[in-house]
Amino acid sequence: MTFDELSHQIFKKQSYLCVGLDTDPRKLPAHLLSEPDPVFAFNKAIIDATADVAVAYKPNIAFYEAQGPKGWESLQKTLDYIPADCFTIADAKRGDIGNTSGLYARAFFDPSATGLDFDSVTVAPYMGHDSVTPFLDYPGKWVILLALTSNAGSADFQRLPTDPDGTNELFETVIQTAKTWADADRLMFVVGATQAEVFGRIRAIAPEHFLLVPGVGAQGGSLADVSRCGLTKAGGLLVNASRSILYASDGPDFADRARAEAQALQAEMATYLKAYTS
Ligand SMILES: O=C(O)c1cc(=O)[nH]c(=O)n1[C@@H]1O[C@H](COP(=O)(O)O)[C@@H](O)[C@H]1O
Repeated sequence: MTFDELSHQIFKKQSYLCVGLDTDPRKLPAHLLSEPDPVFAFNKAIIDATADVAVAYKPNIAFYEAQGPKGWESLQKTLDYIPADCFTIADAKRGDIGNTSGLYARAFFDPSATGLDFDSVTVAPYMGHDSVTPFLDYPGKWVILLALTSNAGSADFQRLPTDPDGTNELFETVIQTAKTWADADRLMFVVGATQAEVFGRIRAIAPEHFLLVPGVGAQGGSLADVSRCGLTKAGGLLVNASRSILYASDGPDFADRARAEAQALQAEMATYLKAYTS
């Protein structure tokens, strides 16, 4: 999906919601456990319940890898089920020396190799340009680079000063440098919703790039704050919620409750799109 197509979907659906498919087999509603593939049955119901109010889906690969081969099968079926008008993110947080990154890229971007054909993959910047550019060798595919993450440990390295007067921090250097590797039509940055106070600094460096923003819902980030400081004329945000949607209920009504959570976020997003982009 291109930058313009993603932007179009955001304004059409009045939503920049990304539903995180962090599907934990231990948390599935009991009535799904007799299904041949309970994880896929759950994801299918979640997608059916949210596809009109979400513009993106982000399966977190850890949840699938941790189940061995059957997890990869559930992932494949889930990806195939996601409607074509939704952007897809393999949240794998990859990155290694060039030839290895090339194989990570093939795993998520080359359907003739693995069957998987994601729009994008999350990548860690720590190993530098030659660990990231192999993902960009796939035309039309996106890199979503970790910049300032939502967790407490983000302060350990990402907030270290990178200049003598301490005004620039490592996450800012990451964004400044990575911008020279790809344009805003192939590169997004991850910025946690718990970091709303630095969105202004990020928008000063990357005024047009999309930001993937996890951390609303279970991690307590403010949708109001990130929207005020992060929205652009093209939308420019994908705000992810996983647990607060997926596990709103563990009963037979789980999909209805997931829809209610997603709809509430979308309704709020519609008001911010009106306020900050028109
Ligand atoms: O790259 C990510 O998606 C990510 C980056 C980050 O800084 N923080 C973060 O929580 N995430 C992911 O976003 C999702 C958040 O899930 P919930 O806290 O349940 O909404 C998980 O899949 C995390 O792995």
